[in-house]
Amino acid sequence: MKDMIPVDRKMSTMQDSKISARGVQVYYGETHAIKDVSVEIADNTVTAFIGPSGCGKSTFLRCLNRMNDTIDIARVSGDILIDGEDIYDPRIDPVQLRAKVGMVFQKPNPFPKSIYDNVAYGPKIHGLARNKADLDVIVEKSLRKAALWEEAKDRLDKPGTGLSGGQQQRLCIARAIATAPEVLLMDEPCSALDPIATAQVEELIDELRQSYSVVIVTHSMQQAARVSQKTAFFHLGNLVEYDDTDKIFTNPQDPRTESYISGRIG
Ligand SMILES: Nc1ncnc2c1ncn2[C@@H]1O[C@H](COP(=O)(O)OP(=O)(O)OP(=O)(O)O)[C@@H](O)[C@H]1O
Repeated sequence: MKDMIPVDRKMSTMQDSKISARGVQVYYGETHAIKDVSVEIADNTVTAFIGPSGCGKSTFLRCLNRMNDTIDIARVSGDILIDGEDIYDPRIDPVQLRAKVGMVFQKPNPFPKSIYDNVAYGPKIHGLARNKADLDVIVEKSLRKAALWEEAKDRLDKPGTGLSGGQQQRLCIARAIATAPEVLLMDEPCSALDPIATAQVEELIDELRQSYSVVIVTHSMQQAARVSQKTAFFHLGNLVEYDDTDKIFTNPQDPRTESYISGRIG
């Protein structure tokens, strides 16, 4: 069937962006944290957000699954479309949206439940499993995708909080992918991990790209260079430059990007 798609259609499908942000502004009270940001984020790609502390990386990331809705003083305007659908449309249920746009945080934050229940919780509340057998399949698949199955399969009924930091972060990744998301947002997912656990999570991020659009905030330029294909450099709430990661790190066009990657600002 694939071969019957005309070549020009294939091209346009490949170039289509998963997330399209246009003229996004975010204010926290009087603080203008994101200033007129427009960006197209591709599917099956890891996109890194980099920039000095306070430049708005996390704020913009949180716009992509409406996590800023949970902050009283935050006001978001502009358009954000995922697969062409406006995620700020009043008819969109933010809880459903967050199942489709999963998030992994800086500090591993497993629920105080068993490893099994951490992963099964999302599919249960979103009605993705008809019975226990379905749920078992989802839990195993998610833990396998998160490269945690071998380490966890004999202790599924043990608390998630009893795992090591790196294992806990992979459990949080398994929990995020258990609801069959299409986009995975990661806010400095390795900052609390040691170098070995960091390497494991980075390897995993590269694999996750096969199935998802992954957006990662990182303070580490080395990490951005290792894991991402696209990089967005933010500065003082502006998206200064967005390009192929190789280009950002070897031939940036804006002097601010150049200063940041050479360590002169930040
Ligand atoms: N909940 C909040 N309430 C008020 N102001 C906030 C809030 N979160 C962020 N800000 C402000 O918005 C701006 C952008 O912050 P944000 O955390 O998005 O930056 P960042 O680039 O992710 O920083 P870091 O790298 O230090 O995590 C900063 O001026 C920050 O003080």
